[in-house]
Amino acid sequence: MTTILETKNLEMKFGAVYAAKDINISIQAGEVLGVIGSNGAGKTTFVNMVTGYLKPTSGDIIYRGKSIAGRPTREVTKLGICRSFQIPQLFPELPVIENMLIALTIAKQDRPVLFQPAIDGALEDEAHALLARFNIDGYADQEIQTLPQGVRKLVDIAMATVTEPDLLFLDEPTSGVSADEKMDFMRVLIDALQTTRTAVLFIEHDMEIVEAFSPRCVAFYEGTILADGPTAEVLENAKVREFVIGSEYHRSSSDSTQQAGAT
Ligand SMILES: Nc1ncnc2c1ncn2[C@@H]1O[C@H](COP(=O)(O)OP(=O)(O)OP(=O)(O)O)[C@@H](O)[C@H]1O
Repeated sequence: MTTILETKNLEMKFGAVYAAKDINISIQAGEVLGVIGSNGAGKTTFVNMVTGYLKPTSGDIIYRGKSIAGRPTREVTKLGICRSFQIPQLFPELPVIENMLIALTIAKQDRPVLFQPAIDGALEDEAHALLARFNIDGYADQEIQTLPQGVRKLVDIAMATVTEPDLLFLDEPTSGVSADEKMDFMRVLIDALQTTRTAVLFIEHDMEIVEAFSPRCVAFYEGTILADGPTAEVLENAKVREFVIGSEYHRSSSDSTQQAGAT
């Protein structure tokens, strides 16, 4: 296994409040990692520090052997770390393909300049190939504002991968996606990222999604890490059950074991 990112005693203080304290996390190439924690636990602060939106008050962030703590987002993105937000960052009145072309055009410029419509056939092929990877090329000519939320989110995440990142942070990818669509949405998303061996860390409040898609899970509580390990173990951890997910939550795999035992 290759460690691509490692944080060392990472800390973020706002006045007297520790939003993050003693955060030591390592991420392996191609890994899928779920992050859980109640509101205000420090999850977004952690992602903001690694992606250059916040400068840590102390500690270090090592990416592929080099410190990136406090580097600006643009630089961090160029190095191979990207993110997408809870609310898709798209041009709603433009078709999907034009959104992708904008993202690809910007990614290929050293210095971003005002967008000029791309008429480059190779770039269009690249945009279609990316959409196909996320199973959404059929929507290429539709305006973003006409799409179901799950498809919009896939477009947004596909756009976040135009620079071919090694590591992608997703903030609540399934929020706003209907309960019926969530599992299929995540399957498409994770499969697409695995084809390029992109490591993904996703923040998620839906424990069934965490259980189904992330072999490893990190639980945050009050700015610190409460547990980090195989998801099944973390979701059974007494402190995680008390402070993060609630004792009434039953893992679906443990439910099926119980049901199997009862029959
Ligand atoms: N810019 C800021 N200024 C002051 N305090 C902040 C700032 N950003 C975050 N905090 C505080 O830091 C703590 C951690 O917040 P953070 O947003 O990282 O939590 P979170 O786990 O992402 O929560 P949520 O699930 O609600 O997004 C909270 O107490 C929050 O109020």
